Amino acid sequence: MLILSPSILAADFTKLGEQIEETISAGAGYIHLDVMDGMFVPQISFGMPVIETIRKCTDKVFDVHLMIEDPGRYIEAFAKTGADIITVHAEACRHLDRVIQQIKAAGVKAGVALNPATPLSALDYVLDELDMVLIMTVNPGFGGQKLIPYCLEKVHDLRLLMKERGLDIDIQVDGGIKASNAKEVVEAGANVLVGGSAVFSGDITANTKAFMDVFAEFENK
Ligand SMILES: O=C(CO)[C@H](O)[C@H](O)COP(=O)(O)O
Ligand SMILES: [Co+2]
Repeated sequence: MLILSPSILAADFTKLGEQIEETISAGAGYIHLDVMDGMFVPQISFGMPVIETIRKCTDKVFDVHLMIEDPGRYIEAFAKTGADIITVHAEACRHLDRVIQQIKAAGVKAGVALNPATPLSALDYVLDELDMVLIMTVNPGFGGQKLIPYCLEKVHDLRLLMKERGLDIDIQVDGGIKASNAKEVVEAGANVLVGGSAVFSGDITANTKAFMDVFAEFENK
C-alpha cells in the first residue's frame, strides 16, 4: 500500500490543525513529525508538547522522525505523546538494537533512518526487528532540499535485500519528494513517501491529490 506522510515542518504553524485536516481529507495516510535537537542536525524544531497538542486534532498515524542524538533518552516520552511509529537514526544510536527494543517495549512501531552516506549494512543485524526503514533522500536537517539521486539506488537495493530475506517492511523516503518524482521513487521500492514543501506550499488539497493520482496509477495496475 502506498502512503503519503506529510511533514508538518513545512506547514503554517498558525494554521496547523486546519492544514493537517486538509491534507488528511485529500488522502494523506500518516502525519510526519520532524523532531530536531540542534545537535544531530543544526536546527531545533519542536518536541513533545507540540506533538501531544496536535494528537488532539486527529487519530491518523503519527510517524515521528527523531533527528536527535542518543534518542534512547526520550523514547518513552515520545511514546506518551501518542506516536504510532518512532524512527531513530542509526548514526545517532550507540546501541541501536537496544533502542529498537525500547521502542517496541513502549508499544510503538520501530523505524530506523539512514543518512544518504550510511550504507545498508548498518541494518544488517536489526532488519528483522523493524517495522519501517527510512532511507533519507537528502541530508537531514532542513526542508526544501533536492533529492539526491543515488539514494534511490539504496531504496532499490533494500527492496531486493528484503525480498531475499522474505521480509515485508515499509520503506519510507524523506527529502525532496514531490508528485513529479513520486513515480520514480515508488518504482525504486519505496511505499511511504514523506512530503514537506511539496504538500504545504500553495494549494494543500491539490498538492496532496497530485500524490494520490500517482499512487492510483500503481494501485490500478
Ligand atoms: O526530515 C526532514 C528534514 O530533515 C523532513 O521530513 C524533510 O525535509 C521534508 O521536507 P521536504 O519534503 O521539503 O524535503
Ligand atoms: Co523527516
